[in-house]
Amino acid sequence: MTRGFYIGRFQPFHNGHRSMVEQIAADVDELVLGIGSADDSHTVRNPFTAGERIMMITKSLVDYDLVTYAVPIEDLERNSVWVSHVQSMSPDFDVAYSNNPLVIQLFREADIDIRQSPMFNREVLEGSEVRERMINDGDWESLVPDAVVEVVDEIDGLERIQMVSDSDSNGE
Ligand SMILES: Nc1ncnc2c1ncn2[C@@H]1O[C@H](COP(=O)(O)OP(=O)(O)OP(=O)(O)O)[C@@H](O)[C@H]1O
Ligand SMILES: NC(=O)c1ccc[n+]([C@@H]2O[C@H](COP(=O)(O)O)[C@@H](O)[C@H]2O)c1
Repeated sequence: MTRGFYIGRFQPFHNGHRSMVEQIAADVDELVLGIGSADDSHTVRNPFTAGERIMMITKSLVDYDLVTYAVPIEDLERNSVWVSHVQSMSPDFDVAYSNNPLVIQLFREADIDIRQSPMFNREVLEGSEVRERMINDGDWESLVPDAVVEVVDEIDGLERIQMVSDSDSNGE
């Protein structure tokens, strides 16, 4: 039995993340999705809470033939102990997945098997592009799983991100 660990902020969970999960699913029996920056929300970069991101991920992956666990991981001031912090919060895992250079470096230094994946349609499948479209009433729905559209609707997420974006541009 192999268990993987995939870390990201998932603000929001989009079709690039979903493609990465599909690719990882070929390698592992179970997958932990680490919800990074779990302590942050209500900002333009991190509009959604850890709980809201758990809903997005759980509902998006419900039909997959893969056991998944979504685990919130708060940020720490000290990069040097971050991997131990991750391990203390997550079910044990055999292999980690990320395309983030700092994350890759930290896992490598801890002698943990860390794998990257190709970027899928990165011109548009990027969290910042999805958030930009949410703020400007663009077509963000086509970039995320249907379940994410439903969660954003349930939590009035568009109103939230537009409000925090306005506060940001007013220097509040
Ligand atoms: N289109 C994609 N294809 C493959 N991997 C992706 C894609 N988008 C993001 N990832 C990877 O998923 C992980 C989590 O990404 P993250 O939650 O930061 O999303 P992001 O799209 O990079 O968002 P942001 O623009 O908010 O930084 C990272 O390792 C990132 O490189
Ligand atoms: N010192 C730390 O707290 C630390 C170090 C490396 C990565 N992280 C987190 O891991 C996550 C990585 O995800 P992204 O690839 O989406 O950036 C982010 O939430 C980032 O803040 C935290």
